[in-house]
Amino acid sequence: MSQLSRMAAPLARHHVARLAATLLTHSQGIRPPAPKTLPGTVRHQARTAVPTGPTGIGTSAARIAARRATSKAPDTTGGAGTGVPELYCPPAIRDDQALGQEVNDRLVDWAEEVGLYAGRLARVRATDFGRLMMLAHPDSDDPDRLLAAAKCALAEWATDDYYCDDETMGSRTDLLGSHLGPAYAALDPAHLPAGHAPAWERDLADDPVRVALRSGLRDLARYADPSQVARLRHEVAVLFVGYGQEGSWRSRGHMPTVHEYLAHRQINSFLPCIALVDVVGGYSVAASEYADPRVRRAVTRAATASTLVNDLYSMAKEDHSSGVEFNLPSVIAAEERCSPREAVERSVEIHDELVRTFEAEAAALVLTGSPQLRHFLAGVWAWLGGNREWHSGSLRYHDA
Ligand SMILES: CC(C)=CCC/C(C)=C(\C)COP(=O)(O)OP(=O)(O)O
Repeated sequence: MSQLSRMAAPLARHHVARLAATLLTHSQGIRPPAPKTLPGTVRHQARTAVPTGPTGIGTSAARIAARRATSKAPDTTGGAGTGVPELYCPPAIRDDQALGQEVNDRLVDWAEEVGLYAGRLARVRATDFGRLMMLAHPDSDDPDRLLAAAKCALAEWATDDYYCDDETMGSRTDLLGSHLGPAYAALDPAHLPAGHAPAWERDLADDPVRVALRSGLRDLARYADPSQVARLRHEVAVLFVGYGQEGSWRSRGHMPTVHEYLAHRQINSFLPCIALVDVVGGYSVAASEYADPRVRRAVTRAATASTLVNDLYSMAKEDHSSGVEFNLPSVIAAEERCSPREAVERSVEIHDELVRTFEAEAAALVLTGSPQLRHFLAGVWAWLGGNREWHSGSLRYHDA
């Protein structure tokens, strides 16, 4: 019997009622916005908002006025001027700018130390991956843990930029496989016979992406148990398979079909980042529960959806690229011979379907899963909200 089915169902009636209500409103075509927290889970937030205005008896009117002045109107356009329609996606749970900036500053220092993005660090700083981590992991206010996850994310992004799709960073499709092999060995050491080890070590140290991948994983291992490290290695290996697939399309000028592309975007996705939700949160989902096919199905849907958010927000950057770029709207436009606007709308529908399905499946899983799984699925939901919020503002996708 799996761990999931062995678990007693906590507060089952209440959660089932909530799930039924969600399913009913969907089937009637009622489209409420995505809830802030995953149905059936409590909100895990590291830092309670500290009142910054007047407190004490007789000051509530002043606080309400201050809140009205600072709260943002709901964003129904996907971010000012981006042309991305409203998405079915939770809002970000917190926006602690000081924390994001601390993580970002330390991340840029680390990138300089390992030699990543030499000469382009101002751009990395402006991209603000520290903010992404702060937004996407609201249940941790530990800058060290957020930084460890940020290093892994930046190293994975750099693998994409240096080897796959940024010619200005030296990417070359014909070298992709030759680069990805040693990049993986930076995460899962190759144990060579003694006579060959020093030369291999020199090769690893010779390339900033390999140095960054190795350093990032080493730092993460301070917070992750061995099963979580193994999980990350697996997700990154899968990501690299996705990089190889994209390279193959690029080298033969192949435009994928929509279904082919969607299957690809599950593996060439943010899953390696999402997989760290419990590491950053300071708990651990058991390997057997993480690998449960029902959990995998839900989590991979979330990963694909979060990556389609990237497709939608990065379209403008990709339009200006000199190389061949793939994103869901251009794949849909090619297959369905529709206008770019229609392709965007269809992409949004696909994104929304994935998020709603994740929501329903995850809400069902929290009824029977371990407390750690519940926490994790709530964290994945929060990750989706932080990811969208970051994409809507990062200068990587909105040139200054
Ligand atoms: C951090 C991480 C796991 C990255 C994975 C791969 C990746 C770079 C993306 C999912 C983003 O896709 P894309 O190649 O389109 O990236 P940019 O739009 O160039 O940021």
